[in-house]
Formats: sequence, C-alpha cells, structure tokens
Amino acid sequence: MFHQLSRRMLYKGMLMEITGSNILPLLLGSVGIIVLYKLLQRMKQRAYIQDTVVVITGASSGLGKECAKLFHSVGARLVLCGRDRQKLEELVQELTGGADGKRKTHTPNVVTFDLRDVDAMADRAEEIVGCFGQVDILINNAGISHRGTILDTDVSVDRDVMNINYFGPIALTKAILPSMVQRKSGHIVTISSIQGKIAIPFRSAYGASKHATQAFFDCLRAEVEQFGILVTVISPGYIRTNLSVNAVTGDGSKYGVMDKNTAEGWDPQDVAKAILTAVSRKKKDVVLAGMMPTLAVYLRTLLPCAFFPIMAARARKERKVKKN
Ligand SMILES: NC(=O)C1=CN([C@@H]2O[C@H](COP(=O)(O)OP(=O)(O)OC[C@H]3O[C@@H](n4cnc5c(N)ncnc54)[C@H](OP(=O)(O)O)[C@@H]3O)[C@@H](O)[C@H]2O)C=CC1
Ligand SMILES: CCCCCCCCCCCCCCCC(=O)OCC(=O)COP(=O)(O)O
Repeated sequence: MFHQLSRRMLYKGMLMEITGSNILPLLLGSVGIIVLYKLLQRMKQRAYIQDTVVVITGASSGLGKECAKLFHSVGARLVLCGRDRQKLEELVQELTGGADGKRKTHTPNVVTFDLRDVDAMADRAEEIVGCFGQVDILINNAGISHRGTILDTDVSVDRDVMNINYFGPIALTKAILPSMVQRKSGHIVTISSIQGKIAIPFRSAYGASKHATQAFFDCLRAEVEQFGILVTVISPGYIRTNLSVNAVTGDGSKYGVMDKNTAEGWDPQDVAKAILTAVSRKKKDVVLAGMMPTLAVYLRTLLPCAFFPIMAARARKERKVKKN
C-alpha cells in the first residue's frame, strides 16, 4: 500500500516536472516532426512510383513477387516476367482481385522468357516496351544460386548460372536501354547480393555472377548518368525465400534444401519495402544485411589478410559437416 502510494507520488512528481518544464512541448514537437517527415517520405515514394512502368524479372516467387505486390499497391504499371506464365497470371489475379478502390492501381502485363536465352532478350525487350509504350524502372531480380565445390562443379553449371544471373539480365538491360536514352529518363535496379561484394565458399558460380553484376552496373551508372538514367544496385543478405531450394549443384541437379541461414533470413516483404525506399530515394548502392555480413564486406576491403583465413576456416568446417 505504502509502496503503491509512493510510486504514484513519484510518477505525479515526474509528470509535474515534465509538464512544468519545456520538455513536454519539445517531446511532442519532435514526435510531430518525425511523423510528418515519415508521411512526406511515403508521399514522395508514392509520387515517384505512381503510374510509372516498372518491369520486374523473377516476379513469380520470393522477393520479386513481394516487390510486385508492393509496387502494384503504390500505383505502378507493372510488367511481370518469369518463365512460368501460369504462376504470373495467378499473381495478376491476386493483385487485381484485391483492389480496395481507395487507390488507383493498374492491371499488370505478363511477359515470359528464360534468361538463359540470351539471344532472345532483344525480342523480349521489344515485347516489354510494347506493353505500356515505355519502361521507367527495370528491376533485374531473377536469379539462381549454386551449391558445390569448385572441384566438383562442371563448367556447364558455371556457364548456366552466369547466363541466368549475368548475361541474360545485361542483355535485357542493353536492349531496353536505348529507349531510356532516347527519353533521357529511366531507372535500372539490380538485385545483386552481399555475395557481389564478398565470396563465400561452395557458391563459386553464384558469387562470380554477382561480382560481375556489381561491376557491370557500376560501369553502367557512370556511363548513363549523362543521359539522366539512374542505376541502383541492391545487395541483400539472407532472405526467407526458396533461393537455396532452387539452387543448382555441381552436376546441374537441384539442391532442394532450405538452408538454415535462408530460413532465418529477412522477411521478403521487409526487403521489398527497403527496395522501394532505396529506389524512390534514388540510392546508388545499397547493402540490406545485418551487422556480420556488413562487417564482412568492410573486412574484405580493408583487411583482406584477416578475411581470407575466416573463409578458409568456414570451408574446412562445412566440408567436415558434409562428410559426417
Ligand atoms: N534469398 C536470398 O537469401 C537472397 C536472394 N538474393 C537475390 O534475390 C533475387 C531473387 O531471388 P529469391 O526471390 O530469393 O529466389 P526465388 O528462387 O524465390 O526466385 C527466383 C526468381 O527467379 C526466376 N528465375 C529463375 N531462373 C530463371 C530463368 N532461367 N529465367 C528467368 N527467370 C528465372 C524465378 O522464376 P521462375 O522459376 O518462375 O521462372 C523466380 O521468380 C535473386 O537475384 C537472388 O540472387 C540476394 C541475396 C539474398
Ligand atoms: C570486425 C569483425 C568482422 C567479422 C566478420 C566475420 C565474417 C563473418 C562472415 C559472414 C558471412 C556472411 C555471408 C552472407 C552471405 C549472404 O548474405 O548472401 C546472401 C545471398 O545471396 C544468399 O545466397 P545463398 O545461395 O548463399 O543462400
């Protein structure tokens, strides 16, 4: 009883302290400014995306699907790409069926292709541009990962992963680019990976394709800035999708395992939100990962002699686990 009374008196005293001084208006003012800032940011994001033509590759699942949902909800005119027409049509149904009427949304278009068909990208680009007459934002998201030792990975697998993750996307980008240069406007977004900045053992084909991606789009950014075209490279850490399940092994077969790191990765919805923010803020290079992967990027750059033994130890440990 005494305790309750004294605690109540303490709270009352604290409240009087706060209300009596300048802290309360200062506190309320700060909260107000933060709320207003967030509101303005959201309005700016919507304004940047509303009615723009956004092409998303790999829209049938995982991160691409979440980006499709989010960009659709903020009013983008979408072109959804992937290999599986049925999955993409189902997504269109899902997006258009749930319209709440509050916001103006557009019915997405679907274009199907396999990124391995590098020579077909020019025709597919024409089909994509034809959907709405222009492309404002191209999101190169589709990709596949790799699991296997370099000793046991056939070169055909390296080539396949490079075609899907690198040659296909750059061929598509090159084919869409002239229409952007002509309009002096456009934004190319590429979903790379932390593994575009550091190499992790037993994913050589994947890491190589993402490093190549980073280099290509860094070059592109510098070359097309003069035409008013923006380039954003996004490098996420682990995301909770089927990337590891769909990964290809050294002999070309499907890995088929949901890795622990992937299962415990970031929610793809949160990553899609971070991508929307990065795109609307016209960011050039964004790492979307936790502390350890981010530190690993710095370690690789600033102190490679410390980074390499860590990776070698990781390779030894994983090899041992596989043998047991
Ligand atoms: N999940 C993760 O931990 C991370 C993922 N990323 C990157 O995010 C991107 C999306 O992957 P995520 O959503 O995770 O994985 P998913 O496996 O869920 O999605 C991959 C997408 O790529 C498409 N795709 C695969 N192969 C081809 C092909 N040959 N031609 C055309 N499209 C193809 C698939 O479409 P379909 O099979 O229907 O054709 C699917 O929509 C990838 O670039 C990946 O590297 C980056 C960092 C971490
Ligand atoms: C100063 C102290 C620094 C400590 C650094 C320690 C180094 C720790 C290594 C951390 C490695 C992080 C790897 C992250 C890899 C990643 O996030 O990849 C994302 C993907 O693309 C996933 O694809 P995958 O096929 O590998 O599932």
